[in-house]
Amino acid sequence: MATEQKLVVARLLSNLGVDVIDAGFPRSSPESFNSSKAIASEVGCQPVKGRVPVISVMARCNKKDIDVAWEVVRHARRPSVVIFIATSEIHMKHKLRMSKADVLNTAAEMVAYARSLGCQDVAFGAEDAGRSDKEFLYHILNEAIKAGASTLVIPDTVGYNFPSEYGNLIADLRANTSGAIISAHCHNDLGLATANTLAGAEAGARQLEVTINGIGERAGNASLEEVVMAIKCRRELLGGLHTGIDTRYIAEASKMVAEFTGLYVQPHKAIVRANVFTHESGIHQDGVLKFTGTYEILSPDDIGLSRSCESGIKLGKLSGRHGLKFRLLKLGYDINGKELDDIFARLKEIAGTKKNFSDDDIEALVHENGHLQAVWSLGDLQVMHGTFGSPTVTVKLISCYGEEKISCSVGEGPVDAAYKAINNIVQIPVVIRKYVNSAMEEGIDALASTQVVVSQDSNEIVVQNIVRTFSGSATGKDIVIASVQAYLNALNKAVWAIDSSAKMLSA
Ligand SMILES: CC(=O)SCCNC(=O)CCNC(=O)[C@H](O)C(C)(C)COP(=O)(O)OP(=O)(O)OC[C@H]1O[C@@H](n2cnc3c(N)ncnc32)[C@H](O)[C@@H]1OP(=O)(O)O
Ligand SMILES: CC(C)C(=O)C(=O)O
Repeated sequence: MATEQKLVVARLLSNLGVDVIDAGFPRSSPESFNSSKAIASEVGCQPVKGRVPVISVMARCNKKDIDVAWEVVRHARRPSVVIFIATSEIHMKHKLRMSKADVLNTAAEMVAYARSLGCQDVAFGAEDAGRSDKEFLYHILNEAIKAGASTLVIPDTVGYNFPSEYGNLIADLRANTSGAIISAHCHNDLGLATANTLAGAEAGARQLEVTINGIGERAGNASLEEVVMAIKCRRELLGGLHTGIDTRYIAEASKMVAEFTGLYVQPHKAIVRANVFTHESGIHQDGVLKFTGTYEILSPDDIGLSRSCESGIKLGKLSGRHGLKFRLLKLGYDINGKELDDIFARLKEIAGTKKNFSDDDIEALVHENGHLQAVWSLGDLQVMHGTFGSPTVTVKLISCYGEEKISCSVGEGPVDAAYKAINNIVQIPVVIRKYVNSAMEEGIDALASTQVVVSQDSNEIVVQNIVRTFSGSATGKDIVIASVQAYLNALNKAVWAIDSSAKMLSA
């Protein structure tokens, strides 16, 4: 993220009510220096609902890192520095190339050094604690406390621990240290970051280090939204623990971080994406329609999210009649019995190849089924086109009163010619706003799916003071016939809407 973006996110984190904002690693780059400083001096000095978050920055166990970190963060009202060093055999031997004794002494010395600069809130992080020898951990953590650390960061740096293992680690550290808050910091390499963080909380960690959307090195860190909502949802399992997070900002934070970082989250990401509140399977739809609690443990309002489709009922190949009937009712169609069965059968037929059923698609199903009597239906169609002359189409339309009308037109192409011929007969002043033709399968015999949206020339057709456009869709092997059917579906809706509004006006 750029500096300005980090500031915007930090402001939002403050609104969310997070206790500590990890603003960066000031020594890592001039950008990190500047952004951490800006966050410390702005967000770290501005109370939100009466409280200012702690602004924390990171430093390795060397004086230069700590000097730079303190220079940056001291501008905040509640400054903190996290000083870390690795404590596992593998890191000490291969990465730091330091003995245990050197690591221990350096850690204590550097924590004391940070305190000597005036930093009252020093956290000590035992990098790779999840793979460290416990006795060594007790030793180094107690030395860090003696040197002035008030928080102990316990990272499962490589996401190696199982929840029970990490929970036991935190419980053991609590039993063998005193005078400091234990902070859980879990990575997601095995997909266990959230579970481990919660196990840490259950075992006594009282600071939980998380990121929005779970972003972070490699497979990421534990995600704020998952940890916070799990605690909110299952407080009783955690002895009544709670966070100060105002969860209504969660969806906004998730979206913002995804956009700023370019790290977009999958539609079924827990908590924050709309699929979590969308039901496509018939049995589930039936359940939530009877009582949302059957398949939802959270409400989208809890995190400031709106559902992606009408009341979360998405129609597809797994949907059932209850879901279909619900969507039809929302559109004003009270359809039951055989008629509902017929539309349902057609839905299942099409749903094999079609993924999303919009309101327009559902209306098209209703029209196809003849629920609203089509004013015009296609009698015959003859198309002539090739390399010679203009494409010419003749159509025969049959009105709902049985009247037959034939018209012929040339056009830019066969679909254009067919539409002009239809216009000669139907004669309502529409323009085509959208025409989409797509193959629903691969191959020469693929089904063509056409969608047409029409409206009045400059202003949309206004029916009962509602500005409306009309959409029609149709599917078939022949592109021209599918296009004609889709156009007629749209025109029929427009004619039907104008007629019924005229009837209402005259009444
Ligand atoms: C543990 C975590 O996950 S913290 C998050 C990770 N964050 C970062 O790495 C911040 C971004 N990092 C950077 O910008 C750079 O790595 C810098 C500026 C910090 C350091 O860059 P360089 O000086 O070029 O060193 P480089 O990154 O290549 O190597 C790291 C050095 O720090 C040492 N080191 C690593 N951790 C620590 C520590 N906690 N305390 C002291 N020294 C450490 C390494 O042993 C290595 O030292 P060496 O050069 O003597 O072999
Ligand atoms: C140093 C700590 C906090 C860390 O980021 C890690 O080990 O993952």
